[in-house]
Amino acid sequence: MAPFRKEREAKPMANTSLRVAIAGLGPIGKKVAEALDQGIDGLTLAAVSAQNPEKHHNWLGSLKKKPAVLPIEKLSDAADIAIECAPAKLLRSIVAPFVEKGKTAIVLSAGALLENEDLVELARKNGGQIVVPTGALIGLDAVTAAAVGEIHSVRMVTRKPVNGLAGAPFLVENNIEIESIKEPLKIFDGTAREAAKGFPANLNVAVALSLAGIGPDRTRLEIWADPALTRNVHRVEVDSDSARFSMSIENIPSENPKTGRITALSVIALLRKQRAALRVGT
Ligand SMILES: NC(=O)C1=CN([C@@H]2O[C@H](COP(=O)(O)OP(=O)(O)OC[C@H]3O[C@@H](n4cnc5c(N)ncnc54)[C@H](O)[C@@H]3O)[C@@H](O)[C@H]2O)C=CC1
Ligand SMILES: O=C([O-])CC(=O)C(=O)O
Repeated sequence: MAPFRKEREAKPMANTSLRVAIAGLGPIGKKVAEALDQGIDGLTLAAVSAQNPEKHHNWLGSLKKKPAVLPIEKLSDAADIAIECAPAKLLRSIVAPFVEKGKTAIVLSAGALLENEDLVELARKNGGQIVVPTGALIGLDAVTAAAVGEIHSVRMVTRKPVNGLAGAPFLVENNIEIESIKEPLKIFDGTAREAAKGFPANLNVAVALSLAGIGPDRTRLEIWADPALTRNVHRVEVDSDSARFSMSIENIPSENPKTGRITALSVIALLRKQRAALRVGT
């Protein structure tokens, strides 16, 4: 027998469709649901969860194939993969049922993972997986590669328009008023862990970066409110024993001013990789 033939025959592509559930129908959830409804190879949109399903009646009716509409706690009965795109406080209730059944949870509210670290152990024990996509950031492939060696430092500077930051707990607790600023104002200088607490709906990217690299206590972050900006701008600098690199991204906000449009596209790209014959990037 030819030496390579056996291996080729032994590894057919899986042909059962993976059922996907989406928890949260904000700008990210809806965009990803629409892409699944349009068709992604090997995946089907099986179920969605919304705080107020009635509000989404027309949108659900516009889909080619209407998914089941279920409360969060029922999603893991209906799907193999969950996509968490809900407020951070719901992370645990969405992720735990999936990973304890050995299934996959794709997490957008990455900041909330820091207060629910035991979910990673739960996934490990049961053969499940928690996946944090690159989301609104850039270059997590390079950061994870550098982390195989030794990373000396990771610094990130985020600049956002005022409405991308307004209402964050850190600003409220420290009486920092940004609504009437006329010049850029540095509002935070600390670690990714501290940012996750102070800006739970605004800086998931910093936590994703820290999990890819040297962790939430060594990843440094500055946050600026800039009244002249219309985009969410992130600049990252990494120094390691394999490479020094810097990268920046200027995100156009979605209907949610805190969330860059590219975030949903990052999830769609990740879903397309699930059954692709060619995968590019780590
Ligand atoms: N990792 C990353 O790069 C990024 C992460 N994010 C995070 O992703 C998450 C989703 O982002 P967006 O779509 O902009 O948020 P959003 O706040 O606009 O949407 C969340 C949706 O969840 C719904 N929801 C609330 N309670 C619910 C419940 N009990 N059951 C089902 N749905 C419920 C809300 O009604 C809302 O429609 C947020 O936590 C955001 O901070 C956002 C941008 C980048
Ligand atoms: O990290 C986040 O939650 C959102 C963010 O900065 C962006 O979309 O640019």
